[in-house]
Formats: sequence, structure tokens, C-alpha cells
Amino acid sequence: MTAAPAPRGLIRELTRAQRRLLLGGVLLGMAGVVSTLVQPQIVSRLIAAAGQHRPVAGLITLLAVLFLADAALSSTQGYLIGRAGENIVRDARVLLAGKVLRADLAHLNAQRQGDVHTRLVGDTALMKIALTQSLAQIILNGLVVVGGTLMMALIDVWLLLLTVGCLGVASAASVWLARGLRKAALANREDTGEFGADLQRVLAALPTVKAASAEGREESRLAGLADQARRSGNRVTVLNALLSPVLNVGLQASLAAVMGVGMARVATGSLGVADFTAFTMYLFYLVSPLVLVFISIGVYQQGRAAVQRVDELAGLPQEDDPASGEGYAPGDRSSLGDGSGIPAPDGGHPAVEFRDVGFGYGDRPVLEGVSFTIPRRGLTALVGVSGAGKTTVFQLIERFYRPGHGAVVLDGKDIAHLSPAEIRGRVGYVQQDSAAMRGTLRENIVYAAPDAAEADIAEAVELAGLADVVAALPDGLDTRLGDQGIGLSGGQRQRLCVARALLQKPAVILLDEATAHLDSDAEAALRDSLRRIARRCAVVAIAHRISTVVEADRIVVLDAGRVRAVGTHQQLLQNDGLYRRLATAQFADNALAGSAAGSAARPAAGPSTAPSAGSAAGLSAGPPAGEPSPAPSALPTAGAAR
Ligand SMILES: Nc1ncnc2c1ncn2[C@@H]1O[C@H](COP(=O)(O)OP(=O)(O)OP(=O)(O)O)[C@@H](O)[C@H]1O
Repeated sequence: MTAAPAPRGLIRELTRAQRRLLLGGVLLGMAGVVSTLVQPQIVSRLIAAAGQHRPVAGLITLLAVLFLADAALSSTQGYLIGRAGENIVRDARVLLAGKVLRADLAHLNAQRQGDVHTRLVGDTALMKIALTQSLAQIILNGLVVVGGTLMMALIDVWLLLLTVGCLGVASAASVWLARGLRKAALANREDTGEFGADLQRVLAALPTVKAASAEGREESRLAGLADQARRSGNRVTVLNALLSPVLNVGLQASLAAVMGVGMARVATGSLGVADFTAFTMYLFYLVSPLVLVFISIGVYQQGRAAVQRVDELAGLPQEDDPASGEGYAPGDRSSLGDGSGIPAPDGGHPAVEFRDVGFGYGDRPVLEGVSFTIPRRGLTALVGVSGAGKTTVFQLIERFYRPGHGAVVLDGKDIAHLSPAEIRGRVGYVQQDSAAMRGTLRENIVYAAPDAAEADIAEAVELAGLADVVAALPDGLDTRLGDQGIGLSGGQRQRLCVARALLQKPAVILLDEATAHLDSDAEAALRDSLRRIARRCAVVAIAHRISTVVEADRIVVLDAGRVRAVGTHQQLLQNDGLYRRLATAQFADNALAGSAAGSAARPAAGPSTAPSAGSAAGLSAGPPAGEPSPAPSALPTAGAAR
């Protein structure tokens, strides 16, 4: 992941929010530690009292109370720490989801979606274990170890030195293993992310995979990645499996040494039986906490690998929100209803203006010196060969990306100084791939205007030519759609997206090949609607259908990232060779489509299927495809058109 590092305080911030639960848990745990450490002392006194025939009932009761207190403290502490852990995961997921949703697209697009998913879901869960359970185990069991060692030092320093000597070597080996474990765990998290990313890629393109009979190839590829994750997982398992036995060997060696030396000293009388019993009890009490400390260090190291990945995701650069105060006043929006909400009458600022815009994805230039204007009303068509930069122009208007130089101006305001919400509130965008989501039709339509009135929804549905589709569905607008709008045809999905954009009542509507999947009748109906809408706001359409382009009030011809010409259909037919070629090729396509439709016994295409008589005449009268462009001086230039 190439994201900038997260603010270092992220993890501290997440844990600080849970400080009460964490502190409560640790304090209860510490009380439990005290109760554990006192027990051998009570046992030692019990042995001494029994040896001297003194009453022992009080000591036995105290011991029983301590055992019970120990259990109660330990479970309450576990509950508090566990709750803090769940809260941390929730906070981390909410924070990361927000960061991903507001991420700068240029940076987010560089990430693999599946890996982002793994970080958000899997790594946050692992992070919880590191930040709460294992950290608490390390602290509390560490306290038992430290406290127990002190008590042992008070009983017999020489026996303690013997114990520490045996354990020292094992502890050093365990620390070394724990370090290796962290590296292995990080590699395993990355490999798991890789697998998730690839799985997501395949699932998103499953129909393509099936159509290409590529299931076997994809399965092998996924198996390779799963295998890679298994190998790094195995390294984690090996290191984990070594951690406890290494320590156990040290513990067993120290127990044997303490038993041997201690018993010999008891025999010579230099160590009392009660002290020896207490020392041995402490040593037994230390076994489990010491092992747990090292296991928790191992788990913590694995969790730190997840924390690192969460941290990186949190560092994803965000879309900046200049909040410069140059924004629009609330309610300063156009209205589809009666047009009264449109900010200024014709003759004010253009709806959109590109001023000498240059842009590239990474180092690759895509647009250069692009200047044109889009009036506040009317239909503007953006045409050009595939890859000319048409969609990029739309994405710059939405400020999904920022221009390298020049300015994109929306209603007289440079969008560099507007917030994303201000820009996108005024611009409705129907994407090329007609994004619909799981949910009902209604939820999809009101997505950008959740408070829309029923009458407005009905109007948008009608204008988008979706009314017949909705009427034919048994549940109407409440019909449920699957992922990516499964349940609707491509054309119906496109109309749904148009309805969604219309309902937003934008000042500018961007349609990226919004009629590509529509049949002739549906396209004619939508063009009719667009004509009506274009009387009230700016409609900008990237269109490959000549019928849409012919009707445009003005056409901007893009060629290899530059504005080549601006004009009406007739002007461009006469003056621009590229446009003429595009129009002629399109006319030929339409003729082919028309004959195919005819042979399929469909009703004859209405007036909307073919260009108007005048246009057709204009097109057919044009020179053949491939003719060189006329001299640029003959064209109304982009600048002149402004
Ligand atoms: N996210 C991206 N990252 C890198 N390059 C991109 C990206 N999007 C588009 N491009 C490149 O930018 C150029 C312009 O793409 P764009 O989608 O704007 O063209 P277009 O005119 O809309 O094409 P089409 O008519 O085929 O949709 C293309 O060469 C494309 O490969």
C-alpha cells in the first residue's frame, strides 16, 4: 500500500476513548494479582500454624475467600477488557469506512479493493486482540511474574537466582522468536489481503469469467494465492508452536533445579519447610503467567502487523474540503419542477467552464489546454474517438480528480474552492457503467436526494422513461434489486441512473453514454425528456448515437485530449473532418442497426431512430470516411465559441 503514513496518534486515540473500561479492567486485574500473590503466604502460615497446633479455620476461610475473589476479579476484568476491545473495533471500522468513503480517488484507485476490505474487516479484528486482550494479559501476567519474583526474593535470594538463571536463556530465545513472529504475521496479513483482493476481482467479473470459460484458470490463480497465504501462515504457526515449548523447557529446568537444591537445603536445615513450600508455590504460580506473557507477546506481535495495516489505511489521502466560504448559499440550486431555483437568468455565468485545463493520470497526460464553456441551458454533446478524454472531462467537473493546471469553473466559481458536497449537489452524474446498488428501486432512485417528495420521484421516473418499467413490476418502486442492480436490464439500469440524477435537481446533468443500452423507442423517449430538461438546466452528454448528437445545441469535439472544434452538427459536418468521419460511421452503424431491427420483424423505427431528413442529407452529403480535416481556420474554435 502506497498511502501516506497515518497520524501516529490514531491507535492512541482509539485506545484513549476506551480508557475507562481498560483502566477498570487493569485495576481489577491488579487486585486479582495481589490476591494471587498473597495465597502462597497464607499457605505458608497455614503450614506453620498447623505445625504449631494453632487454630487454622480463619486462614482456611481467608484462603477460600481469596480463591473466589480471584475468580470473580478475573472474569470481570476479562469482560471489561473484551468490551473495550469490541468498542475499539467498532470505532476503527467507522473511522476507516469514513476515510475510504472520503478518500481521494486517485489514491484509492491505486489500492486493490479486496485488500481494503481485508484491512477494514479482518485486520481491525486482529488489532482488537493486540490492543486489548494480549496487552492486558502482558500487563497483568507480567505483574504476577514481577510480584512473584519479589516475593521469592524475600524468601530466598539464592534459589531465585537459580530460577532466573534457568529461565533467562529460555526467555531470551522466546523474545527472539516473538520478533520473528511479527514479521511472519505481517507477511501473512499481506498474503491474506492479496487473496481477498483477487477474490473480489473475480467476483466482480464473474459473468466475464464464465463467458471466457476461465473458471479453471481463476481457480488455479486463487489456489496459488491461497497457497502463498498458507505458507506464510505456516511460518506463523511454527514460530507460535516454538514459543511455549522453549519457555517450558526453561521452566522445567528451573523447577528441577529449585527442587533439587531446595530439598538439599531443607535437609541441611538452612531453609525451613514453610519457606520452601511457599517458594515452590510461587514458582508454580509463575509457570502459567510466564507462559501467558510470552504467548501474549506473540499474539501482540501478530496484532501489531494488523495495526500497521490499519494505520496505513487510515493514512489514505482524503478529498480536501476547502470550505473557503466561496460556496453557494443554501438552497441555491436549480429545480426541475419549475426552474425557479436556477440561480441566475441566462446571460449569467456559464454552467461550466474549462479554462486551459491540463490533466494526466500519474505521468500520462490525458487532457491538454482544454477550454470550452457550457451554457446554463441546452444540450451540449461531447464527442470524440474512444480514449479522447471525454469521461475524464466529466470526472474533472465532479472533482474526482484535480486538474494539473488551469481551472474548472462551475457557475462562475473555481471548483478548487468549493467543497465536494457543493460541487456534487449541483451536478448530476450518470456514469458510463450505470451504477445501481442492492436495495429497492426507490432506494436507488432517491439515493442522492433521500428526502425527495413522492411527486418529484414520480416526475423523475416519468422523465427518465422508467414509468412503464415500474408499472410492470409487481412491487413497483419497492421491487428489490440484487448487487449492481441485478434484476433490471442494462437499459433499465441506465434509466434508473438518469432518474436518480434528475431527482437531485442539479444545475448541470452529465450523461456518459446514458443512451448506449437503450432501444430506439426508449432512446427517443429519453431524448424527448432531455430536451425538456435542457430548457431548464445544462445537459452535457457524451453520446455515440448520432440521433442524440444531431439534436445538441452545441457539440464539443475532443481529439487526443484537446478541444478540436465546437459548433452545431451542420457547422461541424461542413468544417471538421474528424466529426464528419465520426458522424458518417455512426450513421452507417445506425443504418445497420435499423436493418437488423427490421429483419427481426420489429416495428419500423420511428422518426427518432434515424437522423432527421436534413441531418441525414447532411451526413450522406459529407465526404467519405478518412478524408483529411479541413483547415482549422474554417472552424468555430473553442475560444470563439465561448
Ligand atoms: N483511472 C485511470 N487511470 C489511468 N488512466 C486512465 C484512467 N481513466 C482513463 N484513463 C486513460 O485516459 C484516457 C482517456 O480516458 P477517458 O475514459 O476519458 O476516454 P473517453 O474519451 O471517455 O473514452 P470512451 O469513449 O472509450 O469512454 C484513456 O487513454 C484512458 O486509458
